[in-house]
Amino acid sequence: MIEKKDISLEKTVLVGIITKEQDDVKSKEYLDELEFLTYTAGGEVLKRFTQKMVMPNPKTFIGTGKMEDVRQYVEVHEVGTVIFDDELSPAQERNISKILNCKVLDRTNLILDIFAQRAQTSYARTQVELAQCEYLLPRLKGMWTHLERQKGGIGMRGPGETEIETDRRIVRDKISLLKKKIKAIDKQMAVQRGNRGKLVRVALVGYTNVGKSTLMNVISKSEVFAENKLFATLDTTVRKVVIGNLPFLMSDTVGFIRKLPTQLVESFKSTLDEVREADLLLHVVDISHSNFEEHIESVNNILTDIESLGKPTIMVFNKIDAYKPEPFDDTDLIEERTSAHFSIEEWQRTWMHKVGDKALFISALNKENLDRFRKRVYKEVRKIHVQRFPYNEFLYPDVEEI
Ligand SMILES: Nc1nc2c(ncn2[C@@H]2O[C@H](COP(=O)(O)OP(=O)(O)OP(=O)(O)O)[C@@H](O)[C@H]2O)c(=O)[nH]1
Ligand SMILES: [Mg+2]
Repeated sequence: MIEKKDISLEKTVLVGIITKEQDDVKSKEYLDELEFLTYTAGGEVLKRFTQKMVMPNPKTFIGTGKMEDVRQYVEVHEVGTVIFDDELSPAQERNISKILNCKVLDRTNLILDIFAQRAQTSYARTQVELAQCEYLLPRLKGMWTHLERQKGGIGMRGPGETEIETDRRIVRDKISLLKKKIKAIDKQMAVQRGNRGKLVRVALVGYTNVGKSTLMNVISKSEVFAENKLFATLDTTVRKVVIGNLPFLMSDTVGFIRKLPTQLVESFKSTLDEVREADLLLHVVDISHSNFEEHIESVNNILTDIESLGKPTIMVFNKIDAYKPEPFDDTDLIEERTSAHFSIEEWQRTWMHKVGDKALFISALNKENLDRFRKRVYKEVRKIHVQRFPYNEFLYPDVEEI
């Protein structure tokens, strides 16, 4: 029922705004990410449009003049899709589509589309479809009020309105059907999780594309799909890992992103159960990404949403091989030294200050510092394990001995 928007090889342009809270540097970073999302969805970005404004225009998001620039560009270059970095209201989307006469997507829509493309198992597909329906429903409602106003309201039940009412009912029925389906699979999965016994459970969490699956593969010698696109992983994979005789379970799951559509967080709640039920979180960070600190914040926000922020957590800074500080000229009297100029050692000190020994710096790709990683994880898992099984503490030596 939900049409999957195939934008493969489609020419696209991006639109973002610059505001007081979102300066031009931030705006550029967000558009870089939007471009990566577009590329992941199979699109090609020809141009970016940005506009400085106090607040978005309620009718068309950007101003009339800028919109005219976009329209002309779209016409001349035969652009198929225009993608906005922020969520558009149903009315904005409608108005803009009318002006631009091409497909109009927002960030939420694009992420939903990528999830739809990438969902492999029937479980992931069901969850994505639920998110799509939840996204669609208020938009149908928007169309309804729109028509209502056009017809003058009360007592004017035209055919359009009935049609949309029917559509809404279909979508609502679909939503309850999908929810039932998910509930059934959930039960099955809860049983599976129960069968795993009381082994300590460790979950890899983090922003998308930071290297969670790559790390999972080197630690558990499994072959989870990893690639340089966003949302390579949608389903959770669980593997038994043994370090120094101590067995535990490690799970790799869907990556997070800034402004992850709430519909997706909602419908992926069961996939995220693995995180919620974990004893220890390994929060993987791509330190080579210029925006990694904001990524940490986004991840922590989502962890808060799923009531998992307070869990024992080790920060794992990955991709140290690719980290390059911005060059700093100390003879330059004007340029101020900032964290962008930090060396890895400085980052290590900074994080040691923040979280003590709960920060690790590794390269999953080059297998750098993996020994230290194993020891640190062992120590933490052991701590939880001996609390749970006090009688076999003697089985597992203290960390120094492994
Ligand atoms: N340079 C470098 N690249 C890495 C490292 N670890 C992973 N990568 C690359 O980063 C990209 C993403 O890796 P994944 O393991 O798929 O990342 P993920 O966190 O599982 O991503 P999602 O499943 O999309 O959330 C791949 O191209 C990896 O080869 C590393 O230590 N250094
Ligand atoms: Mg992955």
